[in-house]
Amino acid sequence: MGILEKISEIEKEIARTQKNKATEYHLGLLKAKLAKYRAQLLEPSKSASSKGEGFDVMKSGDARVALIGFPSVGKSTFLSLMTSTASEAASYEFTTLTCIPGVIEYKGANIQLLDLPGIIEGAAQGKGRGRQVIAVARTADVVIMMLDATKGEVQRSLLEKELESVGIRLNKHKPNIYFKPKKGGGISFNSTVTLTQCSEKLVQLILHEYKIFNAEVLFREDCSPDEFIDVIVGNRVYMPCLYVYNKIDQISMEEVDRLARKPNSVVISCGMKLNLDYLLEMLWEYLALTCIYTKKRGQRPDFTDAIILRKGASVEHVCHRIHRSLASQFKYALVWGTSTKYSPQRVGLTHTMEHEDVIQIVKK
Ligand SMILES: Nc1nc2c(ncn2[C@@H]2O[C@H](COP(=O)(O)OP(=O)(O)OP(=O)(O)O)[C@@H](O)[C@H]2O)c(=O)[nH]1
Ligand SMILES: [K+]
Ligand SMILES: [Mg+2]
Repeated sequence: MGILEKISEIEKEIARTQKNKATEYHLGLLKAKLAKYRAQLLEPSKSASSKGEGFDVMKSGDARVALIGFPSVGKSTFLSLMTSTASEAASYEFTTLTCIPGVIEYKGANIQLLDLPGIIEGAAQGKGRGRQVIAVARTADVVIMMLDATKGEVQRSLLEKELESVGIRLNKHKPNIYFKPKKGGGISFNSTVTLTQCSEKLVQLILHEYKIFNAEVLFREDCSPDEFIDVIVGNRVYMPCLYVYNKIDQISMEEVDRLARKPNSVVISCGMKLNLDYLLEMLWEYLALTCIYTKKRGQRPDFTDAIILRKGASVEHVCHRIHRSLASQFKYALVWGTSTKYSPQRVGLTHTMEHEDVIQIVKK
């Protein structure tokens, strides 16, 4: 039996197995097997696609956003609207055949937006340019999944499945499980919370399926067997995803309203330029970037040139951006903005900066 057949056999078995306490172990085992075969499926061709005509586009700017979607949902139209790059748009499918980068300038940040070929069901197994498209998606900070508002929900779940199958986890955080393979000592299992989806026995079964007989496992969260498998396999990408429903000029107000209320979703019309500003705001939020302005002593802050950092960045990160050796000469900093109680406030290297703070660094 080929791997594809094995996979479909297991998927069928999972589908026809009722989910209850008695089948818990069986299902967990099936899922572990499934993940293993999928990984095998990816390995050989992964190297082939990186050798071939990949979409090696240079990372540039402060963040990268990939446009993923079925053909003709309006990805290229969107890129041409939001950036100064023109990407050919047409009413036939697979107009775009390669990766086309553009830049969105927003709040002082340069956000690289990547237009990509449309992908279809089976993309992860190499249909069309699917594999290359998905490889690019993995490198992004945020994925925009563009959907045609006139088409059903099936496109969304198909694409989610494609991305899932190559280890991309959308709008999920990394499972809070400590896992460390060991040389000996068997499997030590602990949890700090009550587990409702996994048990010590199931965890052992799954580990044995991966030929792991010695390891330390600590659940700090009530994770599912799938999440545990993700931790063992590793190499997963946890990525924010915005679902963007385009072409709302073609549907009823009721339908627009229904789509707009879905989680992580934004409705737009590229054709009529509707709601694009809101989409940018949401994108900015999902990117979670922080802009910091610097100020020299006795001078006004320089609002023309922001330092763009990830959310949660500290004063030390700011120092590194200004000059490599600045942190070692650092005495203290004065910060104005929402991260401090008073403005200015004297802070140290570990202080966490917030968006649009102003900082003045005082050297030793
Ligand atoms: N009615 C309507 N049509 C749109 C809208 N946005 C894009 N289109 C049309 O949809 C068609 C496909 O647009 P593209 O931008 O080529 O779509 P794409 O997703 O890049 O397609 P591929 O590159 O083939 O995957 C074109 O005819 C666009 O004019 C919209 O908001 N409303
Ligand atoms: K098209
Ligand atoms: Mg296109």
